[in-house]
Amino acid sequence: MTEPILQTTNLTKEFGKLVAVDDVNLEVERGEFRSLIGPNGAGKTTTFNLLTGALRPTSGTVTFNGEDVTGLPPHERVRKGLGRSFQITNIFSGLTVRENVRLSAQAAQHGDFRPTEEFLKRANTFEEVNAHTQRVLDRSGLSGRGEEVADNLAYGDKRRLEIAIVLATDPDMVLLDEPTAGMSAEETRATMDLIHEVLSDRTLLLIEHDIDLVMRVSDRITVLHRGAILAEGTPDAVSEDPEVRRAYFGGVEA
Ligand SMILES: Nc1ncnc2c1ncn2[C@@H]1O[C@H](COP(=O)(O)OP(=O)(O)OP(=O)(O)O)[C@@H](O)[C@H]1O
Repeated sequence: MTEPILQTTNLTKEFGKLVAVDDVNLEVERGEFRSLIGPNGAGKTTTFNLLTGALRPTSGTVTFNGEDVTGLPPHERVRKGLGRSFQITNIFSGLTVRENVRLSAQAAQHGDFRPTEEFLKRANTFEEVNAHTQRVLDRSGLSGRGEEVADNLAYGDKRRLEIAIVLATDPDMVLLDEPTAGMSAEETRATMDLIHEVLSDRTLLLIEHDIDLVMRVSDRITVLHRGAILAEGTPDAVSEDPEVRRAYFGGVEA
């Protein structure tokens, strides 16, 4: 078996007496579309935060691309290729689409927005970043929108820009935290299509509470319940698992 791109070992997060994430051993294979689901309070957001580095675990480790990243802050993980979806508030609304994408590319390369001495010494850097920015705009379907101010974009193009900002960090894997929260059925479908269109060659981990949505899009699903993994498998296998049905639907057979 090939080495998983992302692995957690005995990952645990306690908040006082509450064990929000309880000894989770998760392995995500390179290239797969994995979803992490679970009822309210199952520990999805806490797990997401442990993977991005926003939270430190009480115990256990996170390994990415064969490297222990447990102690690394979020921006270091992004630089190592563990991207995460940004909410719309991460768009700089007064800047153009191109400037937003370029800033993201630069931040991922250099860790901050200030040109360092080393950065200035590399004569090709600006050209490289500009070329990379253009590739990302093309790939995201925004090549005709580069000079538009982000705030003036239509809803669908704002979503494209969010994905472009993630893509600009050149991630091997993207963590998506409820990317369709608050959307209508039609917007949800369009956003999932967009994720497939733009990010299909990356490993994806979607954190989601909408079980119908994950059934449609995932290669494999991991079900969390009370902080622990309850079940794991293909959408068909998971949907037929009696324990999942009990946890998810409160014993009501759908
Ligand atoms: N900072 C915190 N301090 C104390 N308890 C917390 C904290 N964050 C989360 N919890 C608790 O940890 C448990 C897991 O919460 P988490 O938000 O990870 O679940 P979730 O699966 O994302 O739920 P939801 O679908 O409702 O967002 C819950 O009981 C929650 O109240």
